[in-house]
Amino acid sequence: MQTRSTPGAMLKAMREKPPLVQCITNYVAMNVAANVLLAAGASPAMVHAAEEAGEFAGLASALTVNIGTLSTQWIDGMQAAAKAATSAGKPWVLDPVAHYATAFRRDAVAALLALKPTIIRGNASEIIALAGGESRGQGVDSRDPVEQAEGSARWLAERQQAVVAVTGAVDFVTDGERAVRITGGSALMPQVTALGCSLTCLVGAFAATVPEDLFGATVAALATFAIAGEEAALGAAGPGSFAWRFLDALNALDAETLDARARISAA
Ligand SMILES: Nc1ncnc2c1ncn2[C@@H]1O[C@H](COP(=O)(O)OP(=O)(O)O)[C@@H](O)[C@H]1O
Ligand SMILES: Cc1ncsc1CCOP(=O)(O)O
Ligand SMILES: [Mg+2]
Repeated sequence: MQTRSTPGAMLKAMREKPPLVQCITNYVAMNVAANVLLAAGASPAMVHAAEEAGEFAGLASALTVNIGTLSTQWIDGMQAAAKAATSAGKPWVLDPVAHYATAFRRDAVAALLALKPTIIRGNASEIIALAGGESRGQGVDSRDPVEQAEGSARWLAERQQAVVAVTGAVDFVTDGERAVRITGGSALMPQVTALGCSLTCLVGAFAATVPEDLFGATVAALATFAIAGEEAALGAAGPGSFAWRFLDALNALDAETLDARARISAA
């Protein structure tokens, strides 16, 4: 992996100076994602109102924008925050939840892409459709394997000049030149709602910590989820106990364990 620092070193740096991350996320994910960021060692703030989202982006070290439960007022807030983050040179992450489902979502995502997200994180169905491909997605859950989204992700990364992360059983990250696959996690993860949305917020937290290495930051966030997910699955009886075990595992994960266990390979 060609990054300046290891995932563990980035996790340690994040905990030493918890970054303020503005998360514009959906109603389903707000509480889950805030707890995920706190457990990992970052400081979340769910601030989306059009009246203040742009101003708040000036205070935060990174922004994440998720269209999961969209409404017109929220779009204004998303755009104001994205413009403020871009003009301040701060990283911002787009999560295009089910953007293929309706014209309202498609238009919102097109406008957000024009505001140049520095990182895009989605599941395979979302990334395939974002690149104009034939996706089998309908709702918020993926119906396509990550392998089939790799070409779409490379194309999108080049076109948007952004880091693109596709998540699923094996994650894939590319900046258009470099590409890696990350293995780990658990089949219970897609059984718990909003873990993908929470991961998007965690990508924002790592990006805030190492804004000079957005590729490495994205890989580190995904590797953190992969190892915490594996650990949580060990004692989980199902999605319910997995959810709380995942928060505990995330909180207990240390830099050395992350670096020793992360499985990241060039793609
Ligand atoms: N079958 C699986 N096995 C292991 N990890 C998975 C699996 N499916 C999803 N994950 C993990 O779950 C997290 C959320 O990804 P995903 O389910 O793709 O997002 P979304 O919720 O946006 O669809 C990621 O960390 C991903 O690696
Ligand atoms: C169920 C649902 N409906 C609208 S947003 C949302 C949450 C989606 O979360 P994730 O993409 O992390 O599975
Ligand atoms: Mg999602």
